[in-house]
Amino acid sequence: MKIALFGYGKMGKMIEQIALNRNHTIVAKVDVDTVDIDFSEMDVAIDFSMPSAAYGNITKCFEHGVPVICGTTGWLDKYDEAVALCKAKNGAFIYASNFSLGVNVFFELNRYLATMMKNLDQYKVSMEEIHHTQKLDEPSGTAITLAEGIIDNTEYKGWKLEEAGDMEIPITSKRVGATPGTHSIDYSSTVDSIEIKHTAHNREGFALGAVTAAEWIVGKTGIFTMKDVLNLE
Ligand SMILES: NC(=O)C1=CN([C@@H]2O[C@H](COP(=O)(O)OP(=O)(O)OC[C@H]3O[C@@H](n4cnc5c(N)ncnc54)[C@H](O)[C@@H]3O)[C@@H](O)[C@H]2O)C=CC1
Ligand SMILES: O=C(O)C1=N[C@H](C(=O)O)C[C@H](O)C1
Repeated sequence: MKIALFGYGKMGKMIEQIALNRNHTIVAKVDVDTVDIDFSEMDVAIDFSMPSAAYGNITKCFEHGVPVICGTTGWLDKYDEAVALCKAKNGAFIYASNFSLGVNVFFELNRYLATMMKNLDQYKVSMEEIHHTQKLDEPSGTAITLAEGIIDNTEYKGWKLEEAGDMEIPITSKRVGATPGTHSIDYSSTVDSIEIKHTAHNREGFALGAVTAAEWIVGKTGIFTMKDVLNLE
């Protein structure tokens, strides 16, 4: 498969390694100063760039009929526009706030736990995410997906960084050293607490998930999620 990388930073480089190990070819490495992009050679594009760059990269790919896997977070105010363009161009698209298998299992666990806690008013939920100090967005895209999983299955109405209102989920974002990504959800009452936690040990899981999604999407048309790719029940 001929893969184009949009964003050749920490994730772009890790994805390149995994893709080469799986016998794919990298036909383009597009970064901030790239001027000419040849879309004709690409079977699929994988975007791990920056919040301010993702939408532009994605829409250029759709204009050229290139399927897109996007892991960049912090640009989702434009997600609906990207989806509309993809549909208009009969393209293919997967956005995931987190491509790792472990986090996608954790997303399901979070939803299930939320359904069990829904009527237990003595427990208050809170969330914490910890990432490296270079991260541009907060809260993390993964934390937002986790919050949405709770909101969909409980009476919580929204989320907020730090000080949250009564029916809002408080999210604490910490930036510590080179932390690849840790997310925990806590339900506390006056007598006990229940906590679930996912810890990424490195970036390999994110990169492998993105390459797996790229392998899966080629030849398909539509808007998909990692649940489709991983066949999670
Ligand atoms: N969904 C997931 O599983 C994961 C998502 N991420 C997200 O991926 C994004 C990238 O993460 P990292 O690689 O750690 O960041 P990074 O800062 O190491 O790399 C980003 C790269 O994008 C480049 N860039 C800037 N403008 C660009 C443009 N217009 N076109 C192409 N490239 C451009 C930068 O020069 C840099 O090389 C972030 O939004 C991060 O939150 C990171 C890890 C996992
Ligand atoms: O910026 C990162 O590094 C990560 N970003 C994603 C997010 O915002 O959730 C995924 C992962 O946690 C690493």
